[in-house]
Amino acid sequence: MGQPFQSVNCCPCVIDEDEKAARKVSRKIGREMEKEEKRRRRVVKILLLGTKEAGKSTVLKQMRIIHSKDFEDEESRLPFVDTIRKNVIEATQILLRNMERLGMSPEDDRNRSHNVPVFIKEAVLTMFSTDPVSILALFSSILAIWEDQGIQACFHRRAEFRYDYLNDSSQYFLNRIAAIADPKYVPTEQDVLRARQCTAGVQQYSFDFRGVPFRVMDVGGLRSERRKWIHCFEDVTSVLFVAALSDYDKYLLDKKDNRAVNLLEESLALFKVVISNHCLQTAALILYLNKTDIFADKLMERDLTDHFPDYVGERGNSDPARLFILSKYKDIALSHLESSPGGDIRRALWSSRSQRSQEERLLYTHFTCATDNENIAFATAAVQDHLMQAALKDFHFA
Ligand SMILES: Nc1nc2c(ncn2[C@@H]2O[C@H](COP(=O)(O)OP(=O)(O)OP(=O)(O)O)[C@@H](O)[C@H]2O)c(=O)[nH]1
Ligand SMILES: [Mg+2]
Repeated sequence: MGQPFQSVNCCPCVIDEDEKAARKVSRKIGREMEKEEKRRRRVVKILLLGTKEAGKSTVLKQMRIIHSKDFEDEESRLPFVDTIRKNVIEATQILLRNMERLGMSPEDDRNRSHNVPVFIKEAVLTMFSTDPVSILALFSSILAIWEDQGIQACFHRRAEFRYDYLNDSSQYFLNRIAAIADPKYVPTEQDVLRARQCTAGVQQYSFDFRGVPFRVMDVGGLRSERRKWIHCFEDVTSVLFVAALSDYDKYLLDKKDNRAVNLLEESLALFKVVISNHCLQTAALILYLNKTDIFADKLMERDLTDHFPDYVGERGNSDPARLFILSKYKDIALSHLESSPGGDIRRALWSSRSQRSQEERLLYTHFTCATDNENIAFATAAVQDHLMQAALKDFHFA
């Protein structure tokens, strides 16, 4: 008897409670959405751009080390084992190809036998990755080749390896063959930073710095990868352009007109395209002139003047040489400001955004060595600071 009566009396009350709860949830969702929208608008989105092998992904790895302590535990470094072993095999294959091309040969009779170079030249890591015994056999042949005086002589002529260059980490890994061949090999943090894998598509990494969310996007610098860049340009607050100083004596073959293109010239041309892009006119511009370590070593043996005859600074001295290269990027940035409509937008925006000097506001530059933690930690902190200053003055933050 009491049951229906109770339910009739209870019903409006239940609806009321349900409605209240629904309104509460909806208000909460609204607040969350508002918060998310605010956060989305506040995100400092950094786009890493530059030609292939300039060091973009290495800079990203450093950011992950600084902000998330990534690669601290062994587990997170193990996925790099295959990449590093592949780097060693490919470096040896490049050495053998160039040795042949330069008319050189190994000195040790065992390495001169036809079988050894062919065994290495045809090696593909996937053939070996599951079998530690055959990996050891392959790597002991590679070690014997690397220690051969003939190969060492060829390595010292690496500047002549036109278009078929060794990766910048090759020597580092070839000097660690014994450790890398060990079935229990676990890469060190430095090994991870040196590992070379070209980026395909877009890699993203997010972190918070002093309460401000940052999102970093890393793209591939290969010519064929660059057409994908446009998809990342929306909402970009800053472009971090990475250029390898040490590219001044390297060339790529432009297959369209069978022409040798200097890699530093290629980077300068790309920089011009990037800063002229209309989607990026309000973005902060940061330039990392990277690979200062390789650049300094290289200059001792190979003159900048041989590739850039307009360089008149002291030979072998990396200080005036890197300032000369920096001036080439600055000239492009300044001529863009003076001559293009996009330049007006950039000048107007950045003249009020930061306390820094006029020049730094337009193009914020650093000389970097991306494999050096301290150097990158310093540059990254300065860049974040620079972007925070700009962002706080920006109306999104008001
Ligand atoms: N010695 C030295 N090696 C560097 C430096 N920066 C990067 N490298 C090495 O150069 C190689 C290429 O670096 P990545 O970071 O993969 O280059 P990237 O710009 O991401 O190249 P893509 O993905 O092809 O566009 C890696 O083996 C790095 O370890 C540097 O400052 N000094
Ligand atoms: Mg990359």
